[in-house]
Amino acid sequence: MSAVTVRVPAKVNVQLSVGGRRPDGFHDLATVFLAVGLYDHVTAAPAEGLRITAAGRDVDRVPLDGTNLAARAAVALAKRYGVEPDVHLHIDKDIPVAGGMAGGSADAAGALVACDALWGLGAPREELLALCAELGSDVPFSLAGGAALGTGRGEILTPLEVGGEFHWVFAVAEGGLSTPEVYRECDRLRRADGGSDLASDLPAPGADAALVAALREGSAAGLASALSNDLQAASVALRPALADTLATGLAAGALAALVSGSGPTCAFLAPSAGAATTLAAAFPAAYPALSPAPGATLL
Ligand SMILES: C[C@@](CO)(OP(=O)(O)O)[C@H](O)COP(=O)(O)OP(=O)(O)OC[C@H]1O[C@@H](n2ccc(N)nc2=O)[C@H](O)[C@@H]1O
Ligand SMILES: Nc1ncnc2c1ncn2[C@@H]1O[C@H](COP(=O)(O)OP(=O)(O)O)[C@@H](O)[C@H]1O
Repeated sequence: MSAVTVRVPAKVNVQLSVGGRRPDGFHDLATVFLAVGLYDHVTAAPAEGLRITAAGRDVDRVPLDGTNLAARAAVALAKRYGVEPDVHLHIDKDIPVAGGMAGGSADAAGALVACDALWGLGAPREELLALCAELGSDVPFSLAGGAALGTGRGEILTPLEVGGEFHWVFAVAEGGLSTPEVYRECDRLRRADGGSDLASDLPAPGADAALVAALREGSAAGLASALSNDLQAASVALRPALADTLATGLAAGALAALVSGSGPTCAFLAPSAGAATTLAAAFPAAYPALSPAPGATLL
């Protein structure tokens, strides 16, 4: 079999409601994932043993050993089907690393689909989704794409209808933020406010009906007024410059601004393609992207 390439999208959480910390260390979530047209490409080619290479944006911050999420995905799939993980995985990165846009998760989902095809396994989608959930909370959505409500720790997906296209601009920061550190800062801020950070004390979060309706109607104005991210205060506390980035985008014509996931990438919803181009020009490194985007796709 010759090499196969899979294209995988980044995501933005248009709702990220964080409940309490569970005994397993994860937080209960109600999050609305939206896949955006900013892609990594994962190519799987025949090889003896497992080899990882990478090129593109932030490539010096992508691990090329067994800790790479794409490598972990290939090993997990091989183990599940009792085959050798013989593959050369090449990752072409466009999704910012540690940027809150699920780049590593995208590469894991891409590697699963690519290795499944290369090795001729014919794994059912349900099996791939179960492997995704073992690899990380965001990985099932990277496989699925489109728009979905994520519950549990984010891995339980309910697809959502999207009635139109949304124009986004993503302002990429220098350097990443660690997801566990941002969750820890969120917990610390809750305790500092005199509250609890434990799942046993906090109600389970739920989907925002107004936001789900705005997505269904394809209403950018409705979506703009409903965007929310419970991790944003923690990301801004760890990286105060993000407050200026958010203000810059609003002054440059964004309908709304929020930190993408755990950050530090900032997401701006634009009223049109032209406005997105103007907005992107307000930042040293910013990229327009459309949503929704399809999930992991074999090219
Ligand atoms: C914050 C979010 C929002 O979509 O995305 P990013 O900003 O990282 O892209 C996700 O919850 C990130 O999901 P993902 O990056 O897959 O995290 P995982 O590998 O499952 O977990 C990494 C660590 O993040 C924390 N974590 C993750 C998910 C969750 N529901 N609660 C948590 O507390 C835990 O400390 C966990 O050990
Ligand atoms: N294929 C990969 N691409 C990017 N980062 C990876 C990958 N595999 C492992 N990592 C590690 O995961 C960390 C989080 O990366 P990423 O998934 O891009 O960010 P986020 O969790 O903010 O969406 C990185 O700092 C890096 O060390």
